[in-house]
Formats: sequence, C-alpha cells, structure tokens
Amino acid sequence: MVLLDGLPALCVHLAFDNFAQTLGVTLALVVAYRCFVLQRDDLPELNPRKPYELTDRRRVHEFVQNSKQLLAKGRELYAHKPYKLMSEWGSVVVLPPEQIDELKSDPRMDFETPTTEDSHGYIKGFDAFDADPSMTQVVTKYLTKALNKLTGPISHEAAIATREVLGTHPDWRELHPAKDLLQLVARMSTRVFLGEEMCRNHEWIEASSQYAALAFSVGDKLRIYPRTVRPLVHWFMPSCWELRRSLRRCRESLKPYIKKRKSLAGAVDEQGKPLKFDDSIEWFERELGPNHDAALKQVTLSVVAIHTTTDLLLQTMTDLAQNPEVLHAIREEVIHVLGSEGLSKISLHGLKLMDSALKESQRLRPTLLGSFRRQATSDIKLKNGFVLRKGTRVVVDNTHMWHPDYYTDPLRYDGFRFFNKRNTPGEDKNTLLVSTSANHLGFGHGVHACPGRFFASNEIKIALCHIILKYEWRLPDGFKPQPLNLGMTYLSDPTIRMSVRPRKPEIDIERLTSQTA
Ligand code: HEM
Repeated sequence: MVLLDGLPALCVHLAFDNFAQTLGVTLALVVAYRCFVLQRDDLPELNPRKPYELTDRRRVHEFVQNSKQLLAKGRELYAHKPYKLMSEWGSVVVLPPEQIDELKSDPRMDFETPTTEDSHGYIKGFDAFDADPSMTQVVTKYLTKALNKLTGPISHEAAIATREVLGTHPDWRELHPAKDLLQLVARMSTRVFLGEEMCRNHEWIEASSQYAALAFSVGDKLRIYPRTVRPLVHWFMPSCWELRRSLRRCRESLKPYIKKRKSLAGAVDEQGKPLKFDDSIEWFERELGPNHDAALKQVTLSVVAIHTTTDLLLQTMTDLAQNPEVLHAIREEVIHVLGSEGLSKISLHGLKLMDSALKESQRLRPTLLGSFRRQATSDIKLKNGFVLRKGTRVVVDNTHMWHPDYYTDPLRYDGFRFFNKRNTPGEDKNTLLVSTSANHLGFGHGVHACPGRFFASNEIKIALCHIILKYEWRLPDGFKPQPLNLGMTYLSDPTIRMSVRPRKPEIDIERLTSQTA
C-alpha cells in the first residue's frame, strides 16, 4: 500500500519534476534563441510575416508588385540604417549605401552564390546563369583590352544594322524599340564576340535573344515556389521545358560555326601563317582550355551583355526624345568631336555630354532596384559595431539615387548633371558613366562591379553617334513611359513605341569608320 500510495505520489512528483524541467529547458531555449538566433534577426523588418502566416508567399508577392514603393518606405523609416526585407531574392538585409565602401573589396562578401541561386543557375535550362569567374576574366583580360581596335568593327556593324533595323525610307516609321534596339545591340555585340559571320546569323541572334527573355520570365514563375522545392518542381513546369528547348536551340545554332572553327584550327592563311582567331571563343579557350562548354559561354555572354546594354540605350533615347534641348546639344557635340578627331576610343571619351546623359538615364532608371547583392561567408563586424552574420544576404537599394540627401533636385532629369559636376572642382569625382561609387550603383560597385561597363559604354556611344547623326525620333504625342517594376527588376516601358525618320547627317560617320578600321 505504501508502495502503491507512494507510486502515484512519486509519479506526480516525477511528472511535476518533468514539467519543471521541460519548462526550464523551454525557457532556456527561448532565451538562447532570442540571444543567439534572434540576434541575427534583431534588425527591424520592413514586411514581416503576419501572426497566422506559415509561408512567405504574400510577402514576396507584395514585394514583387510594389517593390519601388516598399523600398522608398524602407528608406524613409530606416534612413542610413540596415533593415530586413523579404523579396523575391529571399530574406535580405538592406544596407545603407554608406556601408558599401567598407565591404566592396571584402573577399568574405560572396557574389556568385546569391547570383546563381536567385537566377536558378543550379536548375537545368538555367545553366547560362551559373555565375562563373571566367566570364569576368575574359571580359577584363581580353574584351576591355581590345576596345581600341574594336571601335572600327563595332561602328561598321552599327552602320549596317541601323540601316536594316531603323530603315532608310524618308517618312516617319514606327519602331518597337525593345525588340528593334535589341537586334541592333545583339548584332554589334556579336560582331565582337563571334565575328562577322555570326553577327548576321539570324538564327543565332534570335535564339540567344529569345532564350534570355524567356529565362527572365520563367525565372519569375519558378520564384513563386519556396527555394527548397524548386529543384523538384521545375521538372513538372512546361515553361521550364520550353526554356530547356530554347537553350538547345541556341546550342544547335552555334554548332556548325564551332565545328567549322575547329576544322580551321590547323589551317594556314594565304601567307602561310597559322589561322588565328581573336574572338570570345578563343578568349574562353585560353582561360579554360579546350574542353569547356563553348556554346554555353556564348549564351551566358549574350545574357549578361545584350539585354542590359539595350535597356540603357532605349532609356537614353526615351529621355532624349523627351528632352530635345539635350539631344540637340549632344548632336552638336558629336559633330564637333567626331568631325575634328575622327572616330576612336579616345574621341568617344571626348563625348562628355553624351556620357553625362547616359549616366543620368541610368541614375533615374537603373536596371535593378537592389544592387550589391552579396552573401557573407563568415561573421563580419563593421566599423560601427554592426555584425553581419555568416550566411546573411545583403543588397543596397538604389532608391538613394532619387533622394535629396544624394542628389540635388533628384527626380528631375538633367542630362547635363554629370557634365556640370565634372567641371566643378570638388564634385568632379566619379562623374563618368564607367566610374562606380556608392552614390551611383548602375553598374554595381567594388570588386564585382560590372566588368563589361567599358565595352557597354563604347558600344552605346557608337550606336548613339550613328542614330543621332542619321535619324530623328519621337514618342507618340502625350505618351508618358512607365518603367516596368517587378521586384528587384526595373526595366524600360516594354510597351513603348517610337517613330524614327532619316535625317541628313552633318558628318559622314561611315567614312570615319573606314578610316578607323
Ligand atoms: C548597360 C549595360 C550593363 C549594365 C547596366 C550592367 C550591370 C551590371 C551589374 C549591376 C552587375 C552587378 C555588379 C555588382 O553587384 O556590384 C553586373 C555584373 C556583371 N556584368 Fe554587367 N552590365 C552591363 C553590361 C555588361 C556587358 C556588356 C558585359 C559583358 C561583356 C557584362 C558582364 C558582367 C559580368 C561578367 C558581371 C559579373 C561580375 C562578377 O562576377 O564579378 N555586363 N553588371
């Protein structure tokens, strides 16, 4: 009986003890969680989960629809301080631009992991989005170094492509600029990447342009699913099958050219010298050896280079159509500089007002609302004591480029803005299109800043010289372009229409081109 009496008592005692222990352990875990885990998360959150929400679906959806407004709100609420945000790139810490300079060259800030992850580079079909350092090496070591000798060929292709794309009929003609300018830029770029034969190969130009556009839209569809299920779910998505077909089409269209090149590798020219190629296939081969996937590298090059460049050209032409006084001043500049110095890398450098207008268009409408996307590979303590925890993803939002703390009269388009700064002592730093800084993140900043910006800048200037001298253009009456804002992406109005008609050029740029080549 004692035993029986004692057992329940013991059980109650033990149960109580267990309860107390459980409570104790739970409390300890909560405290530990708050101290160690929440410490990583103790930043304010711009768009937190609601108490009943089990997933981030609503938050991501709302961010994608209203990112511009949300980021502006974040700037207002947490000016100059970091905060957390749920975006289509997952959970990110938004850093104030003032903190970039401390981190821009820090090797612990990984560029490749978040870039590959966010653009699904680990999924079949998105292979061209697998961020790879060889791309930067090729651009920096070969493309940028070759800019001097590339001015002639790029301009030569621009002459042919503008005639074909913008036409020669004396009447006004409507363009679909997002498509037509893409073709122009694709031809000029491919002239450099793959040479004269491939830049006029319609199948390659169309296949590669279509792949990039499709990958961006399919990528958005895939982002609806949580990251953990994406490696599985894509096998059941018809849009992903289509993307894989599109990549196969790119490979197929390049195959004959790559094969022909290989068979010519041992051949000699008329003078008996071995045939040497100086194109991007050759550059990648020098960096990666003969066994790399040459076709895939070309698709990646097209993805990173062509749409971005087209977007800046289109935005600049749109802004100039709305600001004819700037357009006329740039035309005068082109006539004066090219007329007196000819066409060369150096004279392109002398197009200071054009450079300023390009940088201003990029300031007001960068291609991304979030730049400097990085992931900390270990804990990083900043000078102000803030600790960026290992694994944290960061971005710097670009809305500061529209804020009076950074630019005077920031929402007004002023094509002369950077031209005037360049000539003002004390303000003359980082005023070139290609110079990156925390204040202007159009090309990112730091060790991973866009390496292709020198090429892009020259290419757009050459295209604009041809267009400005040979054409006038206008937007439909009363049309106010509305940029397309989807999450972190911020693009030119895709519905925009423009009319063009030929004009009599004051100088013969084609003659200048032949003197350059
Ligand atoms: C107007 C045209 C372009 C714009 C607006 C642009 C923009 C950017 C931006 C914002 C980044 C990320 C930088 C960062 O996070 O700090 C980037 C990276 C990159 N861009 Fe561009 N880009 C353009 C043209 C090009 C061209 C023409 C090429 C190649 C020929 C190119 C190749 C690359 C590469 C390889 C990277 C990755 C850099 C790395 O891995 O460190 N881009 N670009």
